[in-house]
Amino acid sequence: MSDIIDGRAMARALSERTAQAVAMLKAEGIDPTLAVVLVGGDPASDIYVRRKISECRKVGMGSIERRMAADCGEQALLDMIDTLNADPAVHGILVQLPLPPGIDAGRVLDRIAPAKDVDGFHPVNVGRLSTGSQGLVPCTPLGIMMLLDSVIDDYRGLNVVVIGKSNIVGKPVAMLLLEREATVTVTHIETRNLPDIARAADVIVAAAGAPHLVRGYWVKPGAVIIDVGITRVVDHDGASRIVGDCATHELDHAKAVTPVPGGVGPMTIACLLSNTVLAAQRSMA
Ligand SMILES: NC(=O)C1=CN([C@@H]2O[C@H](COP(=O)(O)OP(=O)(O)OC[C@H]3O[C@@H](n4cnc5c(N)ncnc54)[C@H](OP(=O)(O)O)[C@@H]3O)[C@@H](O)[C@H]2O)C=CC1
Ligand SMILES: Nc1nc(=O)c2c([nH]1)NC[C@@H]1CN(c3ccc(C(=O)N[C@@H](CCC(=O)O)C(=O)O)cc3)C=[N+]21
Ligand SMILES: [Mg+2]
Repeated sequence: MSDIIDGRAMARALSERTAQAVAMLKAEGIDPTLAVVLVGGDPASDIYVRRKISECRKVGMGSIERRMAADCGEQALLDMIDTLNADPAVHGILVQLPLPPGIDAGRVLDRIAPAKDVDGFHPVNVGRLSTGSQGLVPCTPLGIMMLLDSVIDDYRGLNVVVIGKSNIVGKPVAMLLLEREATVTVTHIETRNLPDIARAADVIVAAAGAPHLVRGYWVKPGAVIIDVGITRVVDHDGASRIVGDCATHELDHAKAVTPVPGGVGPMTIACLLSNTVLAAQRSMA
């Protein structure tokens, strides 16, 4: 049997450290606060935003929720970001993605002050990540590295295959792995012979959003598998649940796997809180 990496327990441990850091900041008169902006009424986004706000409360962190209509227009959203950028009581800003059609996500993310960009999506932070220095790092990749660190001490020379090349998961996690001197292959929809490429991997990070894409025969015995994918499916009995990108029941020969739910997802939110504390700490300096 492969080990199941417990993302919920690791997220809880990280959030306990965050709660201590929040308490220390408060003692110094700083009330670390995250602003979450949701545009439109997408039900999945609504659930995520509510979860983020409730996790802020649990660690004693302040939160501000700003909801805007899907048809609010790009300028109104940019104005809202300017206001949050200028507000000294706000330390982190997150604009929930995806944005409704008609709003240019690139322009919106460019507007967030890099020092408050706790998602790490602003070009300044993307640049800092790719040169290996001191920016804010995207939450999901940061969480993935912590999960991997629980089973791997030395990444040097390991073959890592990242499935998916998005700006929010695939590309930034590849950068973090390169920084540790892994040999990183980033794959996508046009990649040829993906099963063969995957079979050479010591570590697979599956972030395609394709349920059960990674099959048992894709995985070398002893490989470590991080399942980032989240796809909501409805069972024959009408119940809704989420599934990952890996056929986990075929992965008994792996060394360790992350579950869905309870793997990368909880770590993403815990890292969002820790990034907000980091932004608040840096705002003092
Ligand atoms: N647990 C968490 O905290 C988070 C989970 N997610 C989940 O992770 C998944 C990926 O998210 P995100 O990166 O935003 O998604 P995107 O849709 O932006 O990117 C998906 C990537 O996977 C590639 N891809 C899609 N299908 C296949 C396939 N069959 N074979 C090979 N490559 C494929 C795409 O290729 P191409 O570029 O060529 O189209 C693309 O590069 C989603 O399920 C999302 O819900 C996302 C963020 C956080
Ligand atoms: N600006 C922005 N930043 C993001 O980080 C961002 C975003 N937009 N848009 C959507 C994606 C997705 N994402 C998740 C966060 C937590 C879980 C999570 O907590 N998952 C739990 C529960 C899932 C469930 O039960 O629905 C789990 O996997 O166990 C999942 C997915 C952040 N994203
Ligand atoms: Mg894409």
